Amino acid sequence: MTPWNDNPVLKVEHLTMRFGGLVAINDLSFNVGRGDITALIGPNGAGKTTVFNCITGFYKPTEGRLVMKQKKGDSFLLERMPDFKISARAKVARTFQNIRLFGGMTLLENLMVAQHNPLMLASGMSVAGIFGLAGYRQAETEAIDRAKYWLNRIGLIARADDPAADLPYGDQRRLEIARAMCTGPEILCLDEPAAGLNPKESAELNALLRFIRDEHDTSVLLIEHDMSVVMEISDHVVVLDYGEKISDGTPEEVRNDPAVIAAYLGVADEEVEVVEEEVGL
Ligand SMILES: Nc1ncnc2c1ncn2[C@@H]1O[C@H](COP(=O)(O)OP(=O)(O)OP(=O)(O)O)[C@@H](O)[C@H]1O
Repeated sequence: MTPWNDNPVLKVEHLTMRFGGLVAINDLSFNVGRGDITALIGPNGAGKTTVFNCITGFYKPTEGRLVMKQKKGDSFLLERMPDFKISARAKVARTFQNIRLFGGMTLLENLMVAQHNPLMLASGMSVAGIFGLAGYRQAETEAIDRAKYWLNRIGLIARADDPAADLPYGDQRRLEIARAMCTGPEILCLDEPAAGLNPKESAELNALLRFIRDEHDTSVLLIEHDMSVVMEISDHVVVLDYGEKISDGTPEEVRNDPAVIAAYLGVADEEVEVVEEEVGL
């Protein structure tokens, strides 16, 4: 019962990332199931962000392959591509631990910037845009429609013309995800999307991620420390510790895996029961 191995959208194969003498990721392999929400979890410093940085082209892995297969069958070796092609051609989008919106721009403008590439192409690198030719006007209308669609989805259409910096924190988080969705990704990589959210904002985030998976046929890979979010929305959980995979399965399977409990408690596997008793788990 490992459906993520049947037709994965991304195969991480023997990934290793060294920084000088430090081995941040060591021979890591796992699959991201097509149409799944996959969570990458692990204690601080386990290597989760490094995996994201390899997938999205910020780092070139020391060893290993990252094989992305799109719905229509096109395959890409992400470790061989520059980061702008990973987002534009392979269709991998990402958000960061810290919010990176353009605070002085309106919500609508933030979502339009995300569609800069197709708009530039439609403009013939500006000529068609300057003269307002039909092909460009159509691309621009589509981009605005897409931006409005996502603003509606996240319940912020009424604030389309407000500066993004004026939004409460939870709304800014969802606006970032909407911006990533405007690029039409096949995989959406989210680095700690629930960090700093209150319970109501967390519930809104969960609903948005389920909607993206179910209605937009987009696979989601997320790093998350909030276990309630991980357990509630993930189809598949991969657990890292010191750059190695220590568990891989359904939320229920990893929750009960002694190796995972040991890693989070910071003790050896065989000491788990003793420590659990001591702390009243
Ligand atoms: N650019 C870099 N240069 C040197 N070491 C790095 C670099 N990036 C990450 N590391 C190291 O790699 C290891 C894994 O870090 P990483 O940020 O991937 O962990 P993480 O699981 O995302 O942690 P956290 O949950 O705290 O965000 C750490 O020891 C970190 O110091």
